[in-house]
Amino acid sequence: MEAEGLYAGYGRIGVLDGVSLRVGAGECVGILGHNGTGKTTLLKTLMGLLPAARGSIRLDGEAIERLPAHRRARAGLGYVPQGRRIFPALSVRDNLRFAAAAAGLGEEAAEAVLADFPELLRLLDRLGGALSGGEQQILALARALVARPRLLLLDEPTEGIQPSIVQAMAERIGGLRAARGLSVLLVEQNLDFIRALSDRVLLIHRGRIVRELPAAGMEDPALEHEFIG
Ligand SMILES: Nc1ncnc2c1ncn2[C@@H]1O[C@H](COP(=O)(O)OP(=O)(O)OP(=O)(O)O)[C@@H](O)[C@H]1O
Repeated sequence: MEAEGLYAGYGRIGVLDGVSLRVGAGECVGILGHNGTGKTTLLKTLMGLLPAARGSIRLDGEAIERLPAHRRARAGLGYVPQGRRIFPALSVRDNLRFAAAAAGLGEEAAEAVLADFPELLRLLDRLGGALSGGEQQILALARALVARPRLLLLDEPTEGIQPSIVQAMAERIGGLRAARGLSVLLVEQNLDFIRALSDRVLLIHRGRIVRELPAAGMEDPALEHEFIG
């Protein structure tokens, strides 16, 4: 995916101030930045949940910036929103079925994704709202993968999950990435998590990408102070 000169915001409030970035096939690119600096706005704009006032977005060379979100999903973009947004009053099974139907796929797509998420099998009849934070995150990941995206946009997947399973979550996403040849654009505040998964990291400040670091450059303790929280 290639985005060039994206501007977006809410009403007259500008948030993205000319963001350009590229995620290569199979690559994981991390995005770090303070609260309120535009990370969620960037993912929403890429997904088509917020219109870009200016700029272009290409997926495999195809211009997608004018497509509505469901068409971008069909073109190969998957999205796990901040806070996960699963349906609390629907069972795990129905959350997955809903995702399949929304993608224009049959129930077999919801069944198929379970091969990669065996821990959901025993939870299929449980309501989404009754799951732990970690289980909800797994469900949100599974739901996003029902439509077999090629690029996954992940917004703070470690938020609200127990520290003890953060490492397991990183391994999980890494494993899915390798097994499915997935590309990932990852917004995170957890440095260890972003380090474990990302090939390189973009630093965003006031709606602009201000620096790019190779994952190895993330050891700098000043980063934490400068770009997180
Ligand atoms: N629906 C909205 N209406 C108006 N302003 C908004 C809306 N959503 C976000 N903003 C503002 O846009 C700016 C960027 O928000 P955004 O959610 O993209 O930040 P973020 O970097 O993802 O932060 P966080 O880590 O807190 O989620 C903030 O100043 C925020 O207050």
